[in-house]
Amino acid sequence: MPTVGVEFAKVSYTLAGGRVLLRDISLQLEAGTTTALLGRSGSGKTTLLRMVNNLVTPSTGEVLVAGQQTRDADTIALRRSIGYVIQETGLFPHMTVERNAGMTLELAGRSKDEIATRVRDVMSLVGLEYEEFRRRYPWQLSGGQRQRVGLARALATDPTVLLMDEPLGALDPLTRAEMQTMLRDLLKKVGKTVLLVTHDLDEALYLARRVVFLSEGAVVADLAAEEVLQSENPHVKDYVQAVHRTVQA
Ligand SMILES: Nc1ncnc2c1ncn2[C@@H]1O[C@H](COP(=O)(O)OP(=O)(O)OP(=O)(O)O)[C@@H](O)[C@H]1O
Repeated sequence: MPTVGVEFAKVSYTLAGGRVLLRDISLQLEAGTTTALLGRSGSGKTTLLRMVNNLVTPSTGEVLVAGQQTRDADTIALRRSIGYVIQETGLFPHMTVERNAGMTLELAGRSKDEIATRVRDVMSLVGLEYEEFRRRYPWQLSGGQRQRVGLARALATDPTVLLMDEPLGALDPLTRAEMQTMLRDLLKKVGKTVLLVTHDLDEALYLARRVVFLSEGAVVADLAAEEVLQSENPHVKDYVQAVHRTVQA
């Protein structure tokens, strides 16, 4: 039996006013593999992802990370075991690349030497040359480079889980393709349990082993990546056709 890295067990989420954002979601994410979450805007992808690091608490059901219920977990320790990458990067503008990338280690009280060594390693992992970039500020970087720093920061504590919410959403197609290549190699190397929210079907198929489609807060398809393009599931077909339609004269 493969090890389960993250589990959603009958998870629902209802807002105070009664609006249901997630309905009875059960998924087991195999440790060391990448799962992509797809679905139209507002389908609940980000809400589901944020349950993993306790930014959102399920109304019913449980989320388990490495077999531990997140509800009872020490949130700080839990978040240290989970890397989190978002489209806006969340880098501190007044801090250098080195400090940004090492922030989680600094918060964990690691020594300066230890932080410098680790930051050098994770920067190299994401394709940033340490001496060239370490003293720069976020505004002195391109969007792709900023995203690399965000990824380096997420990897610095060597988390077992990596949450990525539209990490490449703000990048031009060429930079995005470069980043996808880098990410694919990196994910193969590091063996994390990854949950990736994306709107880009090709990106999902390139990076993920499994693709889960959400619609109105429910799972409507759960497929191996290689099954997606041939799927007869109407939700999946709609998505594939929307992406791959040809321009009619
Ligand atoms: N705390 C909240 N209070 C009110 N509405 C919320 C809250 N959190 C999320 N929503 C709403 O719930 C729905 C699902 O949001 P969510 O961000 O999970 O969707 P998504 O699939 O990630 O969308 P996108 O692809 O646009 O990022 C949206 O309609 C959003 O406005």
